[in-house]
Amino acid sequence: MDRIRIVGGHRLNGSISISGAKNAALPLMIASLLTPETVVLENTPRLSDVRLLMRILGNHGVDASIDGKRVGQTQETGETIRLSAANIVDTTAPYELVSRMRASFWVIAPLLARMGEARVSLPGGCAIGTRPVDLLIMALERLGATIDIDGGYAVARAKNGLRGGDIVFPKVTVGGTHTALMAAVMARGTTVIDNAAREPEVVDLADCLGKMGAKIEGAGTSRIVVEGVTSLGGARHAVLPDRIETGTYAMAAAMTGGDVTLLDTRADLLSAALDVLMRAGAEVTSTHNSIRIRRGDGPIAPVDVTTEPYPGFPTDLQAQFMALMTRARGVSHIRETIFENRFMHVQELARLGAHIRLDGDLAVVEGAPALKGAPVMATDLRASVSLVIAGLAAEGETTVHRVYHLDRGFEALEKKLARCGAEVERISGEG
Ligand SMILES: CC(=O)N[C@H]1[C@@H](OP(=O)(O)OP(=O)(O)OC[C@H]2O[C@@H](n3ccc(=O)[nH]c3=O)[C@H](O)[C@@H]2O)O[C@H](CO)[C@@H](O)[C@@H]1O
Ligand SMILES: C=C(OP(=O)(O)O)C(=O)O
Repeated sequence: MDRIRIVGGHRLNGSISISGAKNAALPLMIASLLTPETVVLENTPRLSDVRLLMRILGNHGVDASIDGKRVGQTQETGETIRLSAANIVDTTAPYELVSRMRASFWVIAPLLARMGEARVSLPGGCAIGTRPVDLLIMALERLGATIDIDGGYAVARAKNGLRGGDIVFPKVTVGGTHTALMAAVMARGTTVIDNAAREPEVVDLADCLGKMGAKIEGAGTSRIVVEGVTSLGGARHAVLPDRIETGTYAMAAAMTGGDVTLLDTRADLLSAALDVLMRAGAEVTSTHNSIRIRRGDGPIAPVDVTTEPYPGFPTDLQAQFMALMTRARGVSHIRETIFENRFMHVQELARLGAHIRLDGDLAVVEGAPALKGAPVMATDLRASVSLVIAGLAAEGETTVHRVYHLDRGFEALEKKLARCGAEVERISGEG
C-alpha cells in the first residue's frame, strides 16, 4: 500500500491545474447507459473511481476506452473517455462492485429507463455514515417502477416503461436528483422534481443529457422539469472543474501562507468556501477561469462553518477546513449536517497536535500555534487530504498511510503540490 511522506513548513507558491470533477464524471459516465450511441467525456480526471466505474459499466456491456488525448489549455491532467452502450448484456450490478463505490448504485436509473429492469446491490454504509438510498427508490417508484429488496439487492422493474410523475424530495439529495433525472429523461410525459439538489454536478449532468436530446428545464434550481423523450443519442461533453479539489488546494495555500493560482477552474463553483477563506484571512482574487489565493504572515482567523447542500459550505470541504482551523488564532466551530460520522479525521489531526473536541455534529477546534509531524492513517477520501494539508504546515515529517483513499478523488496530488514547492513524495509498497 502506497503512502505519502511530507516534510512540512514550506509555503506553497506557484500554480496548480484543477482536474475535472469526480462527482460530475461519475454520473456522466453512468448516463452513457441511456443511449446505444457513443458518449465522449473530455477532461475526465485520472482517478481510481473512474477506472472502477469503467469496469462496472463494462460489466453491463459498455465498451469503455480512453483516448489518451490530453485536454485543456494549461494542464497535463485529464483524459478523454469514450463510452458506448450499444448492447446492454447484464442488468445486474453486483455487491462486489457497488460496495466499492457507492455512486455505482445510480446505474439503477438508466438501466430501468432503457431495459425496464435492473438488479442493483444496495451500497451499504461507509466510513462517513449510513448513506441510505430510500429517497432514490422513492423517486423511481414515483415514476412507475416497482422495487423489491431481495437478498441485499434492489430489484427494480418497469415492464411497460417509466412514466412521468411528481417527485418531492423531503431533503436535498444529490444522488436522488441524479437518479430522478436519469430516470425521467426517457419516461412518458412530464416529471417535476421538487427540492432538487442545486449542485453544479447536477447542472453538468443535465447539460450533457440535454446534448443527448433530453428536455430538461430548471437544473441548478430547486425545481427541475423534465419532458420525456423516446430515445437519446450520443454526445461530447467536457466534465466541469472539480470545486472540491479547487477548495482543497485553496485551503492548502492558506494553510502554508502561500501564493497559489488555481487554473482551469471557476470561483462561482465554490463561493461559500472562498468567502470563508477570506474571513479566515486569505486574499482571494479570480478571473473567469482561475483563482489566486494568498496569505502572507498574518494570522489565520477562526471562522465558524456549517456544512449545507449547495450553495452552502460543502461537506466535502469540511475536513480540509478543519485542518486549516487547527492553526487559527482562536476557537472555531464546525458543524457537519450532511453525514453523521464525517469526523474520522479528528483523531488523526490530534496525532499532529490539533486540539479538537467533538460534541455530536459539532467540532470545536482550538487553534494551536504549531502542529508536529507524525504518522497518520487516511480513513476516507476527504479526511485523507485534510491530513495532507495539516502535514504541509506541521513541523517535521508526516506520513499519510492508506493513500488509496486519496487516489479515489485527487489526481496527481503529490505532483501538483511538489510543483508549488511542497516537500512531498509517494512511497510505493508496504509500510
Ligand atoms: C447534499 C449533499 O451535500 N450531498 C453530498 C453527498 O452526496 P450523495 O449523493 O452521496 O448524498 P446525498 O446528497 O444523497 O445525501 C444527502 C443527505 O440525504 C440523506 N439521504 C440521501 C439519500 C437517501 O435516499 N436518503 C437519505 O436520507 C443522506 O444520508 C444525507 O444526509 O455526498 C457527496 C460525497 O461526499 C457530496 O459530494 C454531496 O455534496
Ligand atoms: C465521499 C465522497 O465520495 P463517495 O460518495 O463516492 O463516497 C466524496 O466525494 O467526498
